[in-house]
Amino acid sequence: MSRRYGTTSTFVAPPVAPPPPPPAPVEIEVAELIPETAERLGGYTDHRRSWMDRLKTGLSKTSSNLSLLFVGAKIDEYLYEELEAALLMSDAGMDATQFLLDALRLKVKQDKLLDAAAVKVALKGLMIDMLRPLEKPLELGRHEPLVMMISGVNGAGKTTTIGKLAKHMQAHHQSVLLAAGDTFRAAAREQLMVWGQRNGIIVVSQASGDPAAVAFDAVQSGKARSVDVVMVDTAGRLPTQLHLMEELKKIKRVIGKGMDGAPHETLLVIDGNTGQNALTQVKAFDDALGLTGLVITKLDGTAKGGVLAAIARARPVPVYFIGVGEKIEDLQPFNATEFVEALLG
Ligand SMILES: Nc1nc2c(ncn2[C@@H]2O[C@H](COP(=O)(O)OP(=O)(O)OP(=O)(O)O)[C@@H](O)[C@H]2O)c(=O)[nH]1
Repeated sequence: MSRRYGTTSTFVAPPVAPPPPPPAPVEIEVAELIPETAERLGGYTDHRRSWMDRLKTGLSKTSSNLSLLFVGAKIDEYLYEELEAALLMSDAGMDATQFLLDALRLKVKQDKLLDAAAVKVALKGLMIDMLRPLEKPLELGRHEPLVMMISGVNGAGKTTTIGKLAKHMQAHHQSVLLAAGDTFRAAAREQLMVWGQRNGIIVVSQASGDPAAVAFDAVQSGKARSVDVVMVDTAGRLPTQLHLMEELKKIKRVIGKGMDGAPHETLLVIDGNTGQNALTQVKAFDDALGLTGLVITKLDGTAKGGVLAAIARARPVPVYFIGVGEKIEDLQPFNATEFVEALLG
């Protein structure tokens, strides 16, 4: 039976059985893939409320420019100019900015809005409408296993995102197998393996590395072991490195040889700090791979959170998850209303 992963109702995990005893200590000393937190161990009580708090805090660099505009403002040309500047500074891009301003002017006129607070509410509504097409829950249980391929530029947060997703999925009673397809960086492979050992997650890896072979093995192993989800990590690469983009296409093709119709999800992880460049990445990876979803990380460190509006206008690939920090609970399904609420308050 298929389960929607990402809706408020299903994301709140039911109480889970205590985790199995930790495996024997390992020799290699590597950084934790994701930090453990007392909050995680304490369960998901008040989950959405605490997520809203973290989202607001995380987006504060983007939101401060936008929300302060409306404080005691008059509705005049100056307000529209300031709003235009703030949206452009948030990396919403020319097209989305112009679209929002035109729609807002029209609404202010039609609804005869007279005070700044009402204009802010109108802007919120327009932004939610703009971002809602990006909202899509990740559906688990559609295939056995559900095979997900994860790509992105170097340092975007792929490996840590895979770790966080794996933990969330375990909390939803999904068994997970990971493919350490970042054969370029030995440390990335080791990090994933040690982390897998600690968390009772099988990691398929090869010392000498053809990433397509690792992905193929992982799919075979996932099928043989009847796991629910296989996630294939890949090495970071720039869209301009054409040979590496070809390698990515090959990995995808080979996964398809391992299982008909796989990968069922082809995700791009984007660092929110990259702003407008994120749009270039989405277009390039989408053209190469046919993306089914995005994960946008590090929105906490940036004033460029408006890039989601640019993506919504130019290449609306669904945003499955957004990240506002390094902890497991800092990565959550994207919800347009929550996002705009956190942005405009
Ligand atoms: N502040 C913040 N840091 C994050 C977030 N997501 C990931 N990071 C950090 O970003 C850094 C890079 O993450 P990785 O997962 O190693 O990135 P990667 O894409 O696998 O990197 P490569 O293997 O070099 O391509 C790590 O220090 C993560 O903890 C986030 O949402 N917020």
